[in-house]
Amino acid sequence: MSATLLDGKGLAARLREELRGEVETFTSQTGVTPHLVVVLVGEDPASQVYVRNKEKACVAAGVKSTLYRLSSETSQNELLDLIAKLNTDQDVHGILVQLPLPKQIEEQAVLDSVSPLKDVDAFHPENVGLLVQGRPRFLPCTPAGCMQLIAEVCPNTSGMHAVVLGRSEIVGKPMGLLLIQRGADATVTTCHSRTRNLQEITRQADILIAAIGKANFVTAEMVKPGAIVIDVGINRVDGKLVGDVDFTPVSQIASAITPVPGGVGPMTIANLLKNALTAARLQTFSK
Ligand SMILES: Nc1nc(=O)c2c([nH]1)NC[C@@H]1CN(c3ccc(C(=O)N[C@@H](CCC(=O)O)C(=O)O)cc3)C=[N+]21
Repeated sequence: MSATLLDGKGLAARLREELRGEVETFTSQTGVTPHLVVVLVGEDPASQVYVRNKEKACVAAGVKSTLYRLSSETSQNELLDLIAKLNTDQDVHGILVQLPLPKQIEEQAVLDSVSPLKDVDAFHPENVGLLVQGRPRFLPCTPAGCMQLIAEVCPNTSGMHAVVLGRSEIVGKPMGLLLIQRGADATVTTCHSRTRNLQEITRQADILIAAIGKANFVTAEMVKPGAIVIDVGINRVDGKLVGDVDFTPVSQIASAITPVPGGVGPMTIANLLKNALTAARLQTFSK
């Protein structure tokens, strides 16, 4: 392996430590403890991992967390009723509805129903709009984590070619937006399942971000020598967690690479905590 290993686990621990201090200051000044509510409907395995790690991280950072576990048979109206209650609950600052939702529930209707001031995932159209316009209220947790990891080895991304694999609302799209923001100033290409000559494009990437959800999809032939490779994938293969990047061969070619686990995942959670504090501030100081 010749690439620098981008240690998300370590960086996330440092960010959480910083955040713990900020939460402590905020709470001692206001008497308010930031409170994040996670709503989990059904039993998606990726979501289970996420929820477990998130609860631990909240406790360590001084953020109160409450988990609502609803059965996989929950109706859309039941879920909307719960969110309506959480929206008006003064004691709740952040609301995260775990995705995916069971098939009887229309995801967009649910995400649209979360108060934009409590939308720590930054999925609400108002928050997406603010991000598009370059004045974000909340930074999308996973893309923000990718930016922080890139900054570890590449503090100046101006003019670099970043190729994003995947166009999801949760990672691919907001990732491209952060990379083209003023200050980051990368040139962005977003690829997806219909992209032609994929390898030709990925081989031009100074920064390659894999967010497709297919184990070992990115092979060494797809990577330009010296590229920074960020692996957003969380796939289970024979009970083991693997990313979207074929790690061993790609790590011989890249200049820096994130591992799975221990890369982007912990950074997502650190940014979620940060957004919980931002939400608590917004709701405390606008009163
Ligand atoms: N509304 C919503 N927002 C999300 O951000 C969201 C979601 N729904 N649904 C599920 C996916 C998945 N996701 C993960 C985040 C962190 C880890 C994580 O902590 N991974 C660690 C631990 C791995 C392990 O312990 O097995 C790691 O990669 O090192 C995993 C998965 C967020 N998601």
